[in-house]
Amino acid sequence: MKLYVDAGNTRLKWCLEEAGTTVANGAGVLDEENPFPGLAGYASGIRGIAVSTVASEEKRERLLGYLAVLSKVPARCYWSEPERGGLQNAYSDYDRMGADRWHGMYGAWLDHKQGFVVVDAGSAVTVDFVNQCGRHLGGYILPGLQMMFRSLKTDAARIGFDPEQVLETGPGKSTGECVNHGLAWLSDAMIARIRWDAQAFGLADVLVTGGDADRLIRLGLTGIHRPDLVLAGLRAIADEETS
Ligand SMILES: Nc1ncnc2c1ncn2[C@@H]1O[C@H](COP(=O)(O)OP(=O)(O)OP(=O)(O)O)[C@@H](O)[C@H]1O
Ligand SMILES: CC(C)(CO)[C@@H](O)C(=O)NCCC(=O)O
Ligand SMILES: [K+]
Repeated sequence: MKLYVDAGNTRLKWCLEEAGTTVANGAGVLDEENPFPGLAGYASGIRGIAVSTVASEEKRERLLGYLAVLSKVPARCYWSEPERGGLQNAYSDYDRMGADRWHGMYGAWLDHKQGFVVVDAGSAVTVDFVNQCGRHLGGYILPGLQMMFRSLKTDAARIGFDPEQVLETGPGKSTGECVNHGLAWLSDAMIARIRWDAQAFGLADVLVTGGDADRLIRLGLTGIHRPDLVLAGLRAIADEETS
């Protein structure tokens, strides 16, 4: 079995595969005592470990330390690349791009050769455009929902509210409504821009992933929900490298 890990800034997602079939999968938090609940029982069967991470070096080392205790098999980290299988990175400083973006785009490229937009709504939100030639046209990095709630709470003294995930976008009549509706309104505007840009670039498929994917879809983003997109890209790349 091979273990694939997508470690973001908030949570990590993993899946265990055997001959193209998912044996088990799960999610966890790196700072917790057991970041991989449900995995330990499979440890002795692990024959390879591939990691995609955007967490700090300190967190990456903690992750590798945890995996080293779990299994004797060394973990290999996979990073952003200039090109793979016809997909071309728009960054000239390609190694500055978050591994999750590259792996997400590659996961999408595998079965959307007609071009696509990837929206990854995680701790941060990223939007990336890839055309039918496999050319990454570039993208955007925005603060994620929790990050925006947190910055309003901590950086403004008199904004007191309970963060709520609402779909209402009308003008608020209390601090709570102004903040919660405000962030839904902002996401709504982002969704309209994604639709507009996708059309301008001639891209029909919008693939949505990340912890807040559902929220964006409920707010009206028309797209294909692919919770496993980063893991799918990582899996394909790791398998190509080791076969
Ligand atoms: N069980 C959960 N735990 C934490 N966040 C969650 C959960 N379910 C949904 N979310 C939402 O998911 C977002 C985090 O997304 P995700 O889990 O994709 O993060 P991540 O992969 O760590 O992020 P990134 O890759 O951007 O660092 C948060 O903003 C939060 O609103
Ligand atoms: C933007 C995030 C945080 C999204 O997870 C990640 O992809 C990252 O840390 N990227 C590095 C900067 C870049 O992609 O240009
Ligand atoms: K992510």
